[in-house]
Amino acid sequence: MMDVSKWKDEPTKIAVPITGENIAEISKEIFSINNAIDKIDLIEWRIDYLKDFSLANLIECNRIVRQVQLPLILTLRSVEEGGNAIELDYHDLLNRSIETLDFDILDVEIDKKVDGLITKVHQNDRCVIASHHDLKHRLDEQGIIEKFKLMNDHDADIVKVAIMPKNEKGVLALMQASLVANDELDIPIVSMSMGEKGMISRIIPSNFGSSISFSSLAKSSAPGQIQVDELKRMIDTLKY
Ligand SMILES: O=C1C[C@@](O)(C(=O)O)C[C@@H](O)[C@@H]1O
Repeated sequence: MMDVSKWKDEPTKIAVPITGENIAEISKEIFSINNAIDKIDLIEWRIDYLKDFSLANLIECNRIVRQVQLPLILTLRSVEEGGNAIELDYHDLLNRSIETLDFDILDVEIDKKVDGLITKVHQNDRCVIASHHDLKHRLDEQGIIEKFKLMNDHDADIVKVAIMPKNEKGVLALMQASLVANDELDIPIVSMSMGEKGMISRIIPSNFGSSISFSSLAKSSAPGQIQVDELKRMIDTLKY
């Protein structure tokens, strides 16, 4: 199992999502990622973008994704939290993924009763990012801190909260909550405020809260992601 706890004390890591719908699209993305690999620390394979969830297709796509020599986060983002997988059984697909796919970290949505999945990921020597996406901006600063703590209590190795802010105060609340949670918890936290208003939250150094910033290369996986060259430059400038 990777030791992700040390990420807390390291500069913010840049993650690039893979959002291809099929083998051809994924192969193109892998080519682009490998060409920019010096600027990227992690990749996230968003399997909810796939059109074919057969085992054969998953395994072949996984083989191509693994041609990038970087830690891999596997994510099935549900529609409720901003993803695409509509007619899928979340638990069934993630259980099958743990059994058959090769990845380092699994994203699990904490609101989906994921204790069984978390245990299984750990039994298989992989790490867990527990996540919550507040698309309606319901959480205030205290609510965000409590969400981080709840995910920590459920034995996650990394905890992530994203909000879609209604206003600038919401962006600051997310950043303040991240700072508090980062101080109070022993594990790395990841946070972002989505959309244009929230872009500022994607360029803060890790000691201000977030250990990972999701960036875009070809296609973004969420609104407000900053292009990888630009983000790398900004994070390097702010690093201290
Ligand atoms: O959870 C996240 C964060 C994200 O939603 C973002 O806003 O950058 C992008 C997703 O791909 C990832 O799974």
